[in-house]
Amino acid sequence: MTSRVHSIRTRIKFCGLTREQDVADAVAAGGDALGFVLWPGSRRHVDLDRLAALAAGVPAFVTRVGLFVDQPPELILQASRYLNLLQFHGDETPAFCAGFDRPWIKALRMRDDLDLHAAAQAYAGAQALLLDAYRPGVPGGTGETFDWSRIPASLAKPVILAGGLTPDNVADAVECVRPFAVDVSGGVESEPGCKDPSLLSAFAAAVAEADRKRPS
Ligand SMILES: O=C(O)c1ccccc1N[C@@H]1O[C@H](COP(=O)(O)O)[C@@H](O)[C@H]1O
Repeated sequence: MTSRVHSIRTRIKFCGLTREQDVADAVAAGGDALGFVLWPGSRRHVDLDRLAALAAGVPAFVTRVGLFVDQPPELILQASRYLNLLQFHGDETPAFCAGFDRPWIKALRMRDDLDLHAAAQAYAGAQALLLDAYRPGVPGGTGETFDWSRIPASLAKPVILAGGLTPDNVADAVECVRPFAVDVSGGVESEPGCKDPSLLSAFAAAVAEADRKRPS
């Protein structure tokens, strides 16, 4: 087992962007990665045309991430041309995730019986594991936190912490978990799919402040 990857600063992924202005605001706030939800069940869903338009506004060095939930390979292949990274948020197998000629991350919902070490081994090809709250019947984007102390200090994959993060709780999350990255959707919105520029900036500022305080 390897130690968890640490970095001089905590990366930020802003997820669930649907509007050009939100893309611009998320980049201006300092987002390292922007997420686009291709799953039609989400209130933040974007279709391929919308994805193409939004992706065109993302500058170099900011990662374009596509979020999928147990979707057909054809759709994922079509979307991939606008994406740098695939986020699988359903029950996709490791072999399925690896089938698209793109780097990928696997979202895991923190059910009580989830064995994170076993999952890290099973999804060995993932660039990171994204840990999200578990609510039965809902694949993600619940706006709920989970017990961060369940995340082991040592894991074979970088951790992206998600689930109910906000400008008010993200500093505690960074201090407690020391993840490679944090991921937020609902906590920086005025309504589902509409990001609030002041919340985006407040979130990034809280992460930066937590990074400044943490021991090296
Ligand atoms: O945002 C959604 O609608 C969504 C739908 C299906 C799966 C995942 C979804 N969102 C992702 O869930 C986590 C946590 O979101 P939140 O911050 O608690 O709102 C994050 O990765 C979202 O991108």
